[in-house]
Amino acid sequence: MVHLNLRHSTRSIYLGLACVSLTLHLLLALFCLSVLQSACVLPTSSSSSVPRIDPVSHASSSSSSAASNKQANSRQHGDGHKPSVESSRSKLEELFRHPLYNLPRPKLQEDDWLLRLKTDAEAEETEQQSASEEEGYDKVTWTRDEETHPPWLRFHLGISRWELYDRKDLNLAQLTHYLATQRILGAVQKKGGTQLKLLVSFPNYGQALLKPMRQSRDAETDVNLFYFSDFERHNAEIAAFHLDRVLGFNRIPPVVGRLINVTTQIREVTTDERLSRTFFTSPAGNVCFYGKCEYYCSVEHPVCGRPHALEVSLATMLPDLSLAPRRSWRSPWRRSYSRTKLAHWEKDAAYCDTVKETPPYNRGTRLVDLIDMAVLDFLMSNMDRHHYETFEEFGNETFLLHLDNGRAFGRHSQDEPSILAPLVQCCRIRRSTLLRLRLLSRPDFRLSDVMRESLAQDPLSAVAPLLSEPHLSALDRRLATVLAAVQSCQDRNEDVVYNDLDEHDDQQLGENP
Ligand SMILES: Nc1ncnc2c1ncn2[C@@H]1O[C@H](COP(=O)(O)OP(=O)(O)OP(=O)(O)O)[C@@H](O)[C@H]1O
Ligand SMILES: [Mn+2]
Repeated sequence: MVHLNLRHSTRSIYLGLACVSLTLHLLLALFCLSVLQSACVLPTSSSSSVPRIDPVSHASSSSSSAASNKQANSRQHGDGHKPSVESSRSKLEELFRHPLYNLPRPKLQEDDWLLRLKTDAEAEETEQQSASEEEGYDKVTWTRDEETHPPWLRFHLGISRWELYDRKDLNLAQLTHYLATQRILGAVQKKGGTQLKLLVSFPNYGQALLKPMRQSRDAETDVNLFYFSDFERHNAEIAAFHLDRVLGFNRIPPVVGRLINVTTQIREVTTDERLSRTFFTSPAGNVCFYGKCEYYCSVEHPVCGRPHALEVSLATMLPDLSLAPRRSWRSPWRRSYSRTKLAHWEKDAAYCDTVKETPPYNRGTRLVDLIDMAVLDFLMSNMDRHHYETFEEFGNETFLLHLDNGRAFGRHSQDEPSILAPLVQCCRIRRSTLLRLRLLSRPDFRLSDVMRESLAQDPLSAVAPLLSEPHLSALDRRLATVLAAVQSCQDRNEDVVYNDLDEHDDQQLGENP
């Protein structure tokens, strides 16, 4: 009996051991699988210097961008939850596939391009003049063949009367990659404007406007600071470019983030004496500088590396003013820039009636263009749009450049209704804009989700998300406000929607009539 019992218990021990070993093997297999998977995926995202602003139509790259987007989604939602199948699908790619983002473009005539290539005869003439080589710069071997052009030149040659770039142009990804990785040959202070910014140069003659990180990503602008005293933010410049693209405007020059070395990539390469003189080592041992400008260029407001590493935004430079002059327009809804005075539009509810009759707002699309800009600015809470620019070449029939967005995304806990004044006072909006805004308010294309995904393509998102979650949710909240403002206009007025899409019916655009 004892013997039998003993045999019985030995068998149970064996059985137990077998179970334990099976479980351990299963766990080991699961662990191996997850390690293998991350080993396959991680390098894609950690090659962080490669920005992926892949146009969705590019079949070969879209799969890799989908992979990185998925990863970005799970990384940024990194609060312990596993992303659901739903949220791991690329909403951004779906958005850009939507008919509203693929409207047939008017056929461009020769005078709808900002620049044109010289004829062979003209080119020969200048070739002799530009034969001299500058130190550090590549030898110029560009011909009329597009293949030979550097990305920044292709960007310049792609500027048209109606937009700064074509979102589907494969050159965009190359351009941002170029800005994020090319050797920095020189850096000088850029004149114009009030805060410190640098003009950096690359070996094949490309240039970018650099704005440095000055405060932590999550810092909210002090409520007691006037908007005109606010610091500029490098991540605002980056996020504004993404937001403008997500809205389908394409009116901001491509901006990319980059982690640079203040010492080797600014201090050692600058030929700018005035800038050079402002470098110092802080008590914490970080390399800092402050430059010379009207605001915040003092030893009390230094830009500092850690000890050398500094986050910056790099905006593609527009063609030189000598090639493509621009006109600067004072915004009719400009703020007073005084601590006590109100601007005209703040005191007169019928202000828009006057603007509507004043050239150039009395013709064409200028007024609805301005309202597009107000929508963009309200979403990112940019109060600093005192001026806007257009290319002189195109006269009044052209898009508005949305330059200088450094003061956007300052506060997420508060909205600024006055930025929407042009929309609220004029009760007018482009139909294509309205339909896109409605699309972005739907859960399957939610603005905060597509923005999170779009920003994850920027190299600096590897350091930290470019917009914190509160800033992303503020976008959804503000979008609802814009749509409510349009609705309230429609309740009171007939002629709210400016139909820029008349040949398309609602169904084609995925709209429920
Ligand atoms: N990508 C660009 N390419 C070429 N020129 C640019 C670009 N971005 C800005 N600029 C020019 O540089 C000027 C100064 O830039 P920006 O407005 O960003 O600086 P700022 O210090 O913020 O100016 P402000 O204090 O007037 O707001 C602009 O008025 C514009 O004409
Ligand atoms: Mn500014």
